[in-house]
Amino acid sequence: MTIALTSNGVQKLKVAAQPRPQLLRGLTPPVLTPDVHAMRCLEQLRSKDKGIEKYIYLSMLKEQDPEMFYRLCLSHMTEFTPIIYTPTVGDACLQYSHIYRRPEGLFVSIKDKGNIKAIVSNWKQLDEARISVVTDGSRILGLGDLGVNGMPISVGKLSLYIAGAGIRPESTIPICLDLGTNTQKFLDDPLYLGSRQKRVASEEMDEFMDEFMEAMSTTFPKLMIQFEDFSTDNAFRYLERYRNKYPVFNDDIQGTGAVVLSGFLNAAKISSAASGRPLSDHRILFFGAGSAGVGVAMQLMSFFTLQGMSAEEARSRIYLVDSQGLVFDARGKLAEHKKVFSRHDYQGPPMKNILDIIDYVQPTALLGLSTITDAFTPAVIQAMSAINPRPIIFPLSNPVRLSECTFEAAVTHTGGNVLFASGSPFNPLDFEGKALYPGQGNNMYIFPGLGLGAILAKSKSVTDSMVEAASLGLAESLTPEEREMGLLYPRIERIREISTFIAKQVIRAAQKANVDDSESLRTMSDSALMQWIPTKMWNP
Ligand SMILES: NC(=O)C1=CN([C@@H]2O[C@H](COP(=O)(O)OP(=O)(O)OC[C@H]3O[C@@H](n4cnc5c(N)ncnc54)[C@H](O)[C@@H]3O)[C@@H](O)[C@H]2O)C=CC1
Ligand SMILES: CC(=O)C(=O)O
Ligand SMILES: [Mg+2]
Repeated sequence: MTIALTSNGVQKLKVAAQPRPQLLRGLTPPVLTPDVHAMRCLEQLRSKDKGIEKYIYLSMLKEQDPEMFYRLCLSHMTEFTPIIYTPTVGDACLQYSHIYRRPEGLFVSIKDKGNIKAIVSNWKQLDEARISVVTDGSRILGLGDLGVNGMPISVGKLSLYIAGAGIRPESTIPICLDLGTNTQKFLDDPLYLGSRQKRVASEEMDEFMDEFMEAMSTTFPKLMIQFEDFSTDNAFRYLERYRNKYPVFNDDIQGTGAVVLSGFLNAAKISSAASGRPLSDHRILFFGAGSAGVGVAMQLMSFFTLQGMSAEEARSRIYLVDSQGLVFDARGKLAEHKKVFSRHDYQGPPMKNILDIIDYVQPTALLGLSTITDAFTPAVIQAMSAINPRPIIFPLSNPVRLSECTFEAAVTHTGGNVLFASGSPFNPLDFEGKALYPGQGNNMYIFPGLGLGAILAKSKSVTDSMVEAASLGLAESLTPEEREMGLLYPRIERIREISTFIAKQVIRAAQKANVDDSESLRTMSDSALMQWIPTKMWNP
């Protein structure tokens, strides 16, 4: 007999098992059915107390039995994503040189400069490669410069591509570039797995990156590249340098922009219904002005202009705060990426205190991308609540211990009225007898569908319109039940359905922008495309 698992692990008796082929007799235990083994794997996972032990267990499972790993991942998304992704992947990165067991991706080192083509050609499945996540480990989540310890981020993101969008496992290449690290702790660690040197200067890095990108594109002609967790200056620089030459996008700038626009639109509908204030009257305060903060600001500005606002009107809805306080022209020299949102209309002294800034801006939405734990103090949350019947508060920094506030704090100090999304997951809460659900405003909702759409359309580049299509597709994908529950993002269990819809929207946007190379998809109706996309997905 076999035993089927329900999502909570309860067993149900099903049909009699087929006798195993004679060939395998004696090589496996006498009774080993996949369904019972799934229960065994879950039991082993759940017996571990620490997140990092669960992470190590799942890494081993993925290597030894990928089918089982992805089968369980898909049927237990809510349980698995916090382990293979944020927050636990952050611990895995911090400890990577100590928990390392075997290679899971490609390391390309500064020492390979001049010979990169040969190194990347060592990858096992040259023809299959379709998507690579590339990090240089210089800004892993909000944890800083981790050097080659950043590899688990590339691995984790690609596991979500496989689970969430059905990309074939052999089509993925996790890559960590080894360009040194400026974190002394790692340079002093005898177990550190990367080159024991400070990060290379930008000129040398540019030469390395040009050679790397050229080698990738000639070795893997069908490959799309997702840049991940590069420090902010390089994130913007390399996106601009390569986006018109290769199919690339930056997850922290564009993926985050897309996911936050989507959650903001759903939140703004609810907030506007309560305040009577139209979407065009929203004012958004960004606490944190790095790749993620400015990426989201650019996405919101682009959306506002599509709604008919002038660029200046759209820009005026956005206020940035960095470690020096409110970003404004008279403050002095500004990093390039902040300039477009620098306020022309403030001439006073530097404004550093977030409460003073809230008082001045009167924001409808407060978005945290600062890596500063608990920066949204009870007083900050109350200030947002005092000026908005339904304040939008998104503490988006990762991992969870860097979140600008907890869900509980946001609920408590707004009397349950907050419209909330965080970068890492929080548990639902019961507030005065009502169940309240936190949103997870994380780019993991966007990149699987965006990547899948770009791959299927054989897109030559990833345009802003494709990213925006992914964002609006996600915003639209909530079911009436999910809206009724007050959710801002769909339930993660529906990730394949969501990725299908996002991929369809992305394919259409690629066609409109004339960057696609798949004629047959142009003539397919939307409903035919929606049916065809799942047939292209890998299933465990
Ligand atoms: N939810 C999601 O999907 C995503 C979340 N993130 C998270 O966003 C965070 C920031 O990422 P990046 O922008 O790339 O990093 P970053 O280091 O470039 O940016 C941090 C920003 O916060 C500002 N900041 C630092 N201390 C501050 C303070 N005391 N007060 C006000 N501002 C302060 C800095 O000046 C900088 O502008 C990270 O924790 C990252 O994990 C990033 C991408 C996606
Ligand atoms: C989610 C993500 O990409 C980050 O925190 O960097
Ligand atoms: Mg990232």
